[in-house]
Amino acid sequence: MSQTLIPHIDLTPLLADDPARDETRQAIVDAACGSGFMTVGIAPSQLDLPDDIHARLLRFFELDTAAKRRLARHKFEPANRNVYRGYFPPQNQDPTWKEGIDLGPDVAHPERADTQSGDPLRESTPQPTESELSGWSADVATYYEAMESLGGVIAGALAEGLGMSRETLTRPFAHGNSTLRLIHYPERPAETLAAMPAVDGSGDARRWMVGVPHCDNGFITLLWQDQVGGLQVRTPSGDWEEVPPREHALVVNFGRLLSDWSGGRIQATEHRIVGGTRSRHSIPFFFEPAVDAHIEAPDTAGDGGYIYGDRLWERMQAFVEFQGLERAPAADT
Ligand SMILES: O=C(O)CCC(=O)C(=O)O
Ligand SMILES: [Fe+2]
Repeated sequence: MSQTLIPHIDLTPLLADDPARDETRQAIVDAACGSGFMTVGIAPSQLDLPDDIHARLLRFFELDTAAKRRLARHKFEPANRNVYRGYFPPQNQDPTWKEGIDLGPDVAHPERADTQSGDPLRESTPQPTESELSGWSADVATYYEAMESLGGVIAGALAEGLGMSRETLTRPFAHGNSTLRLIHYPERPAETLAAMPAVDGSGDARRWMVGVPHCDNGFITLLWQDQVGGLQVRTPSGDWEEVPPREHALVVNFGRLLSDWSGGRIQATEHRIVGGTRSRHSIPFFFEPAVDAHIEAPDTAGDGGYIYGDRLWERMQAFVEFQGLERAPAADT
């Protein structure tokens, strides 16, 4: 299968406001409206981040089980109050096999945590203490802010490329409620693999499903993956094409709410993760509007639009990790 379905685009002209920026913007729009997936070339230093920033964030997985459990969501640790943010352990539930932590905007903007409304979408993020992981919270804050600003650049480029003002698409992200997720797909026990069909490769190169096929829900996903590989994208013919790991690059794809917003022009493309025999890490950043942002799709002006958090919550119920959660009515802000 040709790799051209997932183009690689150097972001430098866009960030530097170089004359080639129009071409870069068009390439982003073409990819968004084509396969819905691209890799973008961007070095951490271009976002004022240290080169080893991803390794620093992944120190989270060095915490012992008890420390991670203290940060676990209510579903996994009933004594804890947090339901939307926090740690999720591997669940030996066929076929997903991953652990991770979901970090909200308060990690970079403490004032965005809202403990009054009881709305899980706005709850504060449980974090390890400074003595458990020294310097980690500061790295998380720096990375979160860098991804927010990159998300803004890409959203602005998409808006302009689709013929609308930058503000149409960037305004809902002021006071946004993005999620930074750190993921570890551990090696899966051999006896579990023996009991499951491999979905890719043959012989020693066989790989199993570790992340089920899905479309992202929200707006724009900015994903770092390590060099192990295993992220695959559904092609129009129904095959799976691998997104090759690259140094100094992020994978960019789009969620269903942005696809709807664009009247179906931007594609929310299905993807899955295969592996099982090698530990793998990835760091998606789900760039999302404010919980109370009023989203008005450009082509349907006048139909009233919707409140982002309400629509997100509805859509989240399709994801097994969020089923059965109650959402107290949000304060009317
Ligand atoms: O691990 C990956 O490469 C992708 C993860 C993903 O698709 C997701 O968390 O939505
Ligand atoms: Fe995804």
